[in-house]
Amino acid sequence: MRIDVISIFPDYLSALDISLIGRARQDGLLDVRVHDLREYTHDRHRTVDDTPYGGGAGMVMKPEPWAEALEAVAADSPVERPTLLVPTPSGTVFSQPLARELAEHEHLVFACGRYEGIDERVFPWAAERFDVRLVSLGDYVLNGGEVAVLAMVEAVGRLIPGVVGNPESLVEESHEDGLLEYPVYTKPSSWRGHDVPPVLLSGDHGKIAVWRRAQQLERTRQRRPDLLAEEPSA
Ligand SMILES: OB(O)c1ccc2cc[nH]c2c1
Repeated sequence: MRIDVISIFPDYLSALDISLIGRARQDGLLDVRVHDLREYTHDRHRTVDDTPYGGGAGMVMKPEPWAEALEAVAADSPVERPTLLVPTPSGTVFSQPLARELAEHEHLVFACGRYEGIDERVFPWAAERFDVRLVSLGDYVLNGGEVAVLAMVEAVGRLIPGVVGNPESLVEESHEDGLLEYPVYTKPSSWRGHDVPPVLLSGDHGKIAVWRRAQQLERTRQRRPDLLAEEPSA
């Protein structure tokens, strides 16, 4: 998979050089390219923003630099229509099913907005060449798209075969089957007056599986009843 990220703070994305994603890049499983939006400006001050039409606080990101940056990325894309993901508080909520879908795509492009956002005209213009998705991490507001991109790249990248050492560890995770994950424990079996649930020490894998599923349902009922509105997958 190829991933391009466009930002006015490219150093924010340096976290993609380390750990799981960094190793996947070194192993050739991921081709991640980070671009400085200011490289696509032509004035002395490398201007990427201007005042909003209609008034209001803050600044809006100018369309021209975005168009030039996206054209440059599209020009050497391995696919006809790359997927353009734009983090925004006004987007559809990112989810594990969306991460699984995006992990199948060959070329993802992430546009990191700042200020009050990107000029709205960029999105219909980009839709001529990209599959444009406006995506939110949740009902809260960050100062820009970079943190959201780090989260999405990690959520998608770890699903690519070979990125996570043991693919088994991807199976029983929160949201993989529509439920929250069960609690986990390790040695010692008794710690500061807190004991590991005896069933986990029983060696009875059938009972352990039943207990774990019950824990998933209980946790989901308590913490995320909204997830139970949908039928959990088998
Ligand atoms: O909360 B967010 O995901 C987000 C994304 C992009 C911009 C641009 C300016 N504020 C933003 C917030």
